[in-house]
Amino acid sequence: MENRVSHVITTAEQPSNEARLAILELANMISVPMSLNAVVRLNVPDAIWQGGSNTPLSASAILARVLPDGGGDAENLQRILRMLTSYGVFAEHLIKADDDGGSQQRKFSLTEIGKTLVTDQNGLSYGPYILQHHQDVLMGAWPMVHEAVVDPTVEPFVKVNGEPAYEYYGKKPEMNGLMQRAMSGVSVPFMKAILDGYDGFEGVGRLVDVGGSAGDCLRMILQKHPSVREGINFDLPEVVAKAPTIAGVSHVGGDMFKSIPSGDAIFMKWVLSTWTDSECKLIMENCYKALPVGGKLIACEPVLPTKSDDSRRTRALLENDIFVMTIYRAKGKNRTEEELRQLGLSAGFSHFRPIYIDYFYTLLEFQK
Ligand SMILES: C[S@@+](CC[C@H](N)C(=O)[O-])C[C@H]1O[C@@H](n2cnc3c(N)ncnc32)[C@H](O)[C@@H]1O
Repeated sequence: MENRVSHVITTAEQPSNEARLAILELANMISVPMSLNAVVRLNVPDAIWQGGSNTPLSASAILARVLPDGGGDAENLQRILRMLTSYGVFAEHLIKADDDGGSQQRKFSLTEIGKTLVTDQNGLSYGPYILQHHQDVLMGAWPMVHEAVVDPTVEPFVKVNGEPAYEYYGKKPEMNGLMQRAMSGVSVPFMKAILDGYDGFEGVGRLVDVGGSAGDCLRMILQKHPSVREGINFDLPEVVAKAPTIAGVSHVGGDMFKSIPSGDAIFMKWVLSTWTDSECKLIMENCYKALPVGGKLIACEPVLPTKSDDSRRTRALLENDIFVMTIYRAKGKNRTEEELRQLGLSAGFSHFRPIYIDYFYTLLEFQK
């Protein structure tokens, strides 16, 4: 009897209204990314944008554009648009209807956030990144996040799909293609932002991009800095096989854990966070070997703040950290500045300089 009593959980107070609301919001949070995925799948942002007009449209007018052959349920589309309006993706316009019954029509346009999902003249947007994250094989890993705590030797993606994510993508050309489009969509706006504020490519003749995917970063660096005569886009063989031809860039297939082509400097964006500390050390040692004395490894990574808070930046970085843990490596991670500095030191780099230009990625110079 006494034992049973000791297991009864007592709470000192009733949770406040605010706390009950907050936990219900969190419990229903899956509606947000899945609705975002739905509007990208349905091409809603492009349908509203229509060459830049961004004219507010009703859900039925949007539906007529995304399903030109007819059909579909405008009310359900409106429910999705309303919810995403509350997350700042769409702006809602309540417009008095022409009849004199006092009824209002609800119309939607794109906000600054929504515009990131519009396909640009180069076919890029943040849409493929959203689609890439919500493919069935990735989604299957999410109910297993707790397993990364119980057994961190095997990431949830592997538990569900039997092999690591990059190997899995490598066997599915459509997944590799989506991954490349996702990376291009995220990297091109980032590169535009940093190339104006960073001068570290000056004096570099031959630049190697490790894990360069479709080669967008190199293309943009070469355009901005003509003194960089030669770019080597180094990635897995099945990835570079699909990369487009870029003037001044050679695509080289290989494995960064074995060796990395030599260059005056190495660029490496969004690679370290998907690997464990010992794997990062190996990649960075291979970078070190490929550089001359004084040469720089210029990495770009999401860098965690030391203190947790509820800012959009901290949340974006911490949410991405759990994505890495679930999909790529249970012990791959977004790291703090100090953790990255220590990794560089362990691989032999004597100098380290973090440069904060972008909100999400930090530029990290490691000098040999
Ligand atoms: C998160 S993506 C980043 C792509 C690109 N740097 C960007 O930021 O847009 C990581 C890249 O690392 C590549 N990669 C994974 N394993 C690799 C390996 N063993 N050797 C070389 N590249 C690898 C992937 O194919 C992928 O293109």
